[in-house]
Amino acid sequence: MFLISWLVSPQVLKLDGKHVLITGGSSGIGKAIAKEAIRRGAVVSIMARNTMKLEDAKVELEKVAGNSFKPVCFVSVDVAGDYEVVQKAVQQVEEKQGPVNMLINCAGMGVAKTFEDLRIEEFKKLMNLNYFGTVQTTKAVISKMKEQGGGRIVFLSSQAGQLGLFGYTAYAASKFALRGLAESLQMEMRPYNIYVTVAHPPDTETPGFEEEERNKPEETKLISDTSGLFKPDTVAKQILKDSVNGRFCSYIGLDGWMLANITCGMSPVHSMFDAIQQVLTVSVFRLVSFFYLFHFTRIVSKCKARKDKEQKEKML
Ligand SMILES: NC(=O)C1=CN([C@@H]2O[C@H](COP(=O)(O)OP(=O)(O)OC[C@H]3O[C@@H](n4cnc5c(N)ncnc54)[C@H](OP(=O)(O)O)[C@@H]3O)[C@@H](O)[C@H]2O)C=CC1
Ligand SMILES: CCCCCCCCCCCCCCCC(=O)[C@@H](N)CO
Repeated sequence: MFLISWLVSPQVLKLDGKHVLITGGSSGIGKAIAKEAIRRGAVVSIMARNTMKLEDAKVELEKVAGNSFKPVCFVSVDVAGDYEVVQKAVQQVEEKQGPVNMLINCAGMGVAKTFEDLRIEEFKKLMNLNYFGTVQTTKAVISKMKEQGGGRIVFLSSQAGQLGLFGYTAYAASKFALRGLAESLQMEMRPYNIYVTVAHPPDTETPGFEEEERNKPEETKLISDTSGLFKPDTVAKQILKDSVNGRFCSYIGLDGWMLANITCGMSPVHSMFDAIQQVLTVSVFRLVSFFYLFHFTRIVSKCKARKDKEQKEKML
């Protein structure tokens, strides 16, 4: 029975009238989450750098609400920039829309290149945006959230934050970092009724993904194809649902489900059902993973053989 008290089963957070702040809310997954939050009656604020994109998103989002019109507030800010500026941006939206009840850290980017092709600046840029950008915005909202008696925080990781793969040396590291942050922060925040969710989406059809695809290594494309390409709306709905339910891990699809179980580690458990499922599936999925790893190794060696052949032909 005492085991039950370890389970994380918070009350479902009703979004109606709540203030949801979304970084990266002007595009892709962030914008889709903003729409879904508005449909659920939330008051939404968005943050990103480009003012024009923010203005366009505001117009688009305000149409979603229909008759129950709620103004969408936006601030242009670089979440990876100066911490004081991020703090001021948060203050600005809180003055207009009230304290943040839910923070979704969506501002981020992916770069897929081999370790040798990646420049040191790119490693730093990804860590700065994907990891430190999340740390800064979260730090700027958390004290007020505590005072409010609770809330929700989402970190946008990736399936590449659960396993490392070809082309993602810089990206995967920045997404894995969020998991350590999330587990520690969750342990600190649980007594304050604040629940952290780490979302691990697969490839999702967004402007950011299109950009990333441009010079993505063939290997990365073929390996990522395994878990498919999802629509931002589907991903957004899942993330929001898991966050209001206070789930630690948010995933989508069959591969997502297997990855969530095999990488559960010592993360918080949401229900007895989840606990039993993890205990029973970890070893089975480890076995399954060998087939995936074999498949990935073959992709990499086939691509290398093809490149070697092309190289030889060029020499002739
Ligand atoms: N699409 C995919 O396949 C997947 C994406 N993810 C993750 O989901 C998140 C969202 O991705 P996606 O929707 O594809 O990305 P998009 O590129 O479509 O959108 C990114 C958003 O973040 C904002 N942003 C970028 N840099 C900064 C910054 N320094 N400060 C403030 N805002 C910033 C952008 O606006 P602006 O440029 O104007 O600042 C934009 O609003 C990322 O963290 C990504 O790693 C995870 C798994 C899969
Ligand atoms: C039991 C074992 C199950 C194993 C399943 C393995 C599936 C691997 C697929 C990895 C796909 C990674 C997509 C990253 C998307 C992303 O973050 C970027 N597009 C961001 O821009």
